[in-house]
Amino acid sequence: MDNFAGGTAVPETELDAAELEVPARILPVAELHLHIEGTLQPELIFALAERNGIALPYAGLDELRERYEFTDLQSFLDLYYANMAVLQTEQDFADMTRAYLERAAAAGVRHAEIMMDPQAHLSRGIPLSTCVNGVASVLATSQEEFGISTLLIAAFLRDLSEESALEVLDGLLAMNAPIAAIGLDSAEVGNPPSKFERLYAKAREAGLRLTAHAGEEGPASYIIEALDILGVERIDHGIRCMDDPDLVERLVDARIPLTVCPLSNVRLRAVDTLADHPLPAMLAAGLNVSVNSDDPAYFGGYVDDNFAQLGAVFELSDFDKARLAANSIHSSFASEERKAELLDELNGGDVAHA
Ligand SMILES: Nc1ncnc2[nH]cnc12
Ligand SMILES: [Zn+2]
Repeated sequence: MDNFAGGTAVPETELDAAELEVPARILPVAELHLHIEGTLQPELIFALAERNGIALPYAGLDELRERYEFTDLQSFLDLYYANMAVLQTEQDFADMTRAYLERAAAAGVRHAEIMMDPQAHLSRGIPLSTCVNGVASVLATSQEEFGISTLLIAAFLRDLSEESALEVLDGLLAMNAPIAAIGLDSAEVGNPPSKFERLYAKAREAGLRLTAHAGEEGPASYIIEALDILGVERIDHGIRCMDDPDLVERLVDARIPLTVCPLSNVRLRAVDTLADHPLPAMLAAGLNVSVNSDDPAYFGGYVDDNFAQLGAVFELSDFDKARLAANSIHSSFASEERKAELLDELNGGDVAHA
């Protein structure tokens, strides 16, 4: 498969193949939709459980892996929240973050905007300072250590109350937590963006950037609410916009970024198979889409795996791949200077430019 293999010549003979094989080029990308708790690999879950003396309800790795069959978003969230029990200390949060960055660097990620779910830890008795400082301690040196610039997004659980979210945002602001943005995640249907109008107003006043999950399982109208009521700059997922042609036109005209997560959508049954995924149609419509991994430890892959599987099913051109990479960089909350560096790196290679 020629995923990311922009410079690979088509060989005419077996001899040529050996001589002409050009190593596949991994495109530099920004990962904009990534839940750090969704990067907890089964091996790390067991290692942290042992370190913290926590008894897991699985006899071993295989039994845990057998649970990674999801019927919808909620069936995944149940396991995702349960497995967080192993995260107890700053060191645990730091180890999880370090493992993600190491793997992401190999996937071509050069900038990552990392969501974390503080309420999912507070509800287990883990203080804000433990989860925030543990993750942030690794992000502080991510560029030097891994070549990945990073920023942190505090995501709020939409199945909890707005009061709870406001209280946690207050706590984050009071401790001067190094967050650049807020997001909205967890069980979507029945928890529309409009429920969080005051939260987003407060975050905007505090100078934070704004994003929200919308249109993953929920209807296109949730995307409209996120734009009009919350004032978000970016939509996480957003695939259900394809049900509403007027909304598609609006998103195209305004260049609203949609952080799409193809393997996640397949594993959570938002689409039947990867071949049914709307990404090619979204690209063809002119939408500002990027490819992201969401919860890579649970959904069978990191950003490079998402691109590889898309490439296996859809024959994305080098131009499409470069466009997806450029969209991710343009849509990030990175400084203009960092975006320019990343675009230079992208354009320096031999894949067609966006
Ligand atoms: N795909 C997803 N949708 C909503 N909330 C999430 N939390 C972690 N992954 C999520
Ligand atoms: Zn997500």
